[in-house]
Amino acid sequence: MQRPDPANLADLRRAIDAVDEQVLALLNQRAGLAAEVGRRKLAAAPEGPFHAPRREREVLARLEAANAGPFPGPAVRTIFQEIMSACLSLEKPLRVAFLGPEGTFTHLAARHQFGGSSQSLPQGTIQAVFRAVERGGADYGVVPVENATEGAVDSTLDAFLDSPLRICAEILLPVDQALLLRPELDLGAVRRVYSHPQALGQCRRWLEAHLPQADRVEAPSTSEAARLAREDAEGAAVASELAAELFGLKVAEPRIQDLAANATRFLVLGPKEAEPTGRDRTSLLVLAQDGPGALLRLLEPLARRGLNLSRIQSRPTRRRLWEYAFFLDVEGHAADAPMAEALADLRAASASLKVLGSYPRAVPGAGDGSLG
Ligand SMILES: C=C(O[C@@H]1C=C(C(=O)O)C=C[C@H]1O)C(=O)O
Repeated sequence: MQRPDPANLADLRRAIDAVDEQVLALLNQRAGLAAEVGRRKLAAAPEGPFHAPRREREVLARLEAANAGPFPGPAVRTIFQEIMSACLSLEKPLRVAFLGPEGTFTHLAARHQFGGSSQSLPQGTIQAVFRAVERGGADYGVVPVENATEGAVDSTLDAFLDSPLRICAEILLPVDQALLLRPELDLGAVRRVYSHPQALGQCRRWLEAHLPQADRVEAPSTSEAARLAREDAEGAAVASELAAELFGLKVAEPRIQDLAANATRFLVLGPKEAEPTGRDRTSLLVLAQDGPGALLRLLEPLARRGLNLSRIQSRPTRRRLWEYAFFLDVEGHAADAPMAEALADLRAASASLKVLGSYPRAVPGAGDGSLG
């Protein structure tokens, strides 16, 4: 290819077109190879699994490390996750259940983890996400577990009390609320702002400053709010930018939450536990024995081995009056020696202990909840 003249815009764009054609040809070459891998997997085991999370993690890590720029580092991960999701869809699309409807932040987390070519199975409740994976209707499930401003999502913790599912990854995503409008509308014409009460709460100051004339209208989810705004000639919604895309709205103002660093942690439910990576987290569900010092006896085996407890949450078991389950998050993998010893002690000191899963710790911002 001839070197483009940097002073000539048409020349530069012609050069970009030529590069795009090469990228496309290479993508198709890659897709052909992935389809061949798929045929081999099918011959070896018709039921699968086709998804190879560990291989995907290795591909992403290798390419991120190899990137010399100027292409932005985080985009390498996003784009190659999409490429692998699309290649896998030629073998067998992953079925991913999540707390829906489409366009919610949990949908965004699912897309981040599995790419846009996975099959979306939006569910109405957190319980339904668990059931979809338990019954084999979905390969993975994604549920929110805690929000930086609003705290724990109790229904997710409660669902673990009656479920055999394991946690195989976590996703930490910044939650940026946007003000969405019908394309022809401007802020001055808005009379109603729809959203989930939690999202309205997260943007209270911005809404008071910029939309003092509009009523706040509560909706069951941010995506449902976007649908309502689409149907209201004087309506707006507080929701994700993905919801704008899905419901044909424009982003009138991005990032309107009062706390800039708003974030939510999501869990990926799946059939198989992740292998140790050296930067893992283990989630435990413990029933304490009744009596004085019971909680202390649960924490002591962890403290003695210098294992960092990153979270503790208690919930009523709903089996016996005043019986509580403790959810503990501890840094480390259940297969690491200190953790394995601590778990043996914990088992002896508690009425029951369930390891909900060991999985790679997400990197804040990167949302790297890679499956092992
Ligand atoms: C091609 C494969 O199947 C899937 C697609 C991958 C890819 O596109 O690189 C990687 C892992 C699998 O989820 C494979 O297992 O190598």
